[in-house]
Amino acid sequence: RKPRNFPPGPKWLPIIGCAWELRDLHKMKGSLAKATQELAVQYGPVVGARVGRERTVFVCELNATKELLCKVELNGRPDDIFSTSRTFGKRRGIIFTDSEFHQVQKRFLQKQLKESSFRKEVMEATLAHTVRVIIDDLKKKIEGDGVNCISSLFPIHILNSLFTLMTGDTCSDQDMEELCSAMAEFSQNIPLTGAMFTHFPFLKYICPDYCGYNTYVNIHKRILTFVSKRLKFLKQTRDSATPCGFIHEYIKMINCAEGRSSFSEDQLLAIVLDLLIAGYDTTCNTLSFVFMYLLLHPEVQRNAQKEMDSVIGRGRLPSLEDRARLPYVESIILESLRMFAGRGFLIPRRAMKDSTLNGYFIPKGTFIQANSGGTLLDEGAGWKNPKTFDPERFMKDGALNIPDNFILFGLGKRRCLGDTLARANIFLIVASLLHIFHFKPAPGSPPALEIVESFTPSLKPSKAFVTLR
Ligand code: HEM
Repeated sequence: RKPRNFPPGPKWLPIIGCAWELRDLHKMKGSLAKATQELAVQYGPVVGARVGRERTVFVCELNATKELLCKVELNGRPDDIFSTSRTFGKRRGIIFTDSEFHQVQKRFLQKQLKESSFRKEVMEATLAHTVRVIIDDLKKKIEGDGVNCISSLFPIHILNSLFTLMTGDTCSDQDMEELCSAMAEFSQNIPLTGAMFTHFPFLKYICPDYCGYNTYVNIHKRILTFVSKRLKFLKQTRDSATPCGFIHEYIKMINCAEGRSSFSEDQLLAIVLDLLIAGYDTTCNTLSFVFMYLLLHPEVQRNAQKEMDSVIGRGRLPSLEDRARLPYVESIILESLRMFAGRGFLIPRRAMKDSTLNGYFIPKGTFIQANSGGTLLDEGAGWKNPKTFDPERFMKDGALNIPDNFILFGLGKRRCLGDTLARANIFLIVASLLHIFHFKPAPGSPPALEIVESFTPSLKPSKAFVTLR
């Protein structure tokens, strides 16, 4: 039964709740993000629904999203088949755990990453190397007719640098291709908002292929097996004098009395899985959005190149030190991030206690999905012409100006822990490629922004004609 003062929304039918109506709206609108925005127009910014047996609330507005992100009792993650079947039948990792366990693990990880992989010189050296590899690769690729698929330029290189930064390990090209193919399969097949078997768990016994259960479990198994093999190799070949990301420190915790209660080998594997999942898809898709918008807006590309020519000249590649002096390049990245992230959802939440949101009652256990369109692509959140790509919105008097309402990496205890890395990586790749190459629409393939629902929003593959400047 619908609890009193639960947020308004579509009618609940026995057993399925609103699943049917949501499915139809999803099909009609082309994405769950658009479907829930449509519901918000009808019922208000906080929509109450039931999908299968789960009470679900969709949040589609800035202030309600801020309230959600900052309320500790709404900080939980779903505790269901979606969060357990990926990691050994238990909730493990960072993304899908909560409470004290999550806090201890996240605090440890953040401290260790800060002291190893996220140290300025370590991050800068790894990212600069990645940029050089991408440039060499692209130079080779344009030797023929110059036409290249934009979204295929980055995945293996992003994954390689992420893997090296997180584990201190380097893999052969062949190994990295194996991991990359598993990650690509993950991105295309796993929706962040849950699959059919999440809402109707019994389907895993009746039609495990059709309901997405087998794919979900098998892709996670592939990635975890890969990570497990690499960690075994690292343990055998590295001594403690040669640091490898945060992993040595984590293994020390597993073996000491203090860490025994929550540090374990399974948890270490799940953390690496989470860092790869969270970092790979977001970074690759943002880069695809950046270059798609640059194809659609050649004047923006020219302005960025002009800024770099005048600030750093043509004699060297941009570095992270140049970031502060290249506000226009930064504004292109922020605007593309807004356009990318605004098309999807935050990671699902669960109410850990009875609570309230936007004045409505949210019972313990309710599943909460925040539609980022409400914070990043909505006039109500202060964005003028929100669907128009306009980097200048982040500029004021020739300097970068980031509005307070730009909540890109979340807030509070569940805030993203890879924001510094993500922004540095994207900046260095975009600035360096624009400094060396021109990107134009490929003859006969006009650029079109066609968004595909995947783990995070992605674009339909599109071609660019790339030449050296
Ligand atoms: C374009 C790049 C990225 C964007 C837009 C982004 C955005 C976000 C957001 C909005 C959240 C918070 C979700 C919530 O409130 O529930 C989050 C969480 C997280 N992010 Fe990122 N992220 C990016 C890149 C990265 C990278 C590169 C890493 C790691 C290498 C990373 C690791 C994580 C992790 C582990 C969490 C879960 C935190 C938790 O549950 O406590 N992210 N990210």
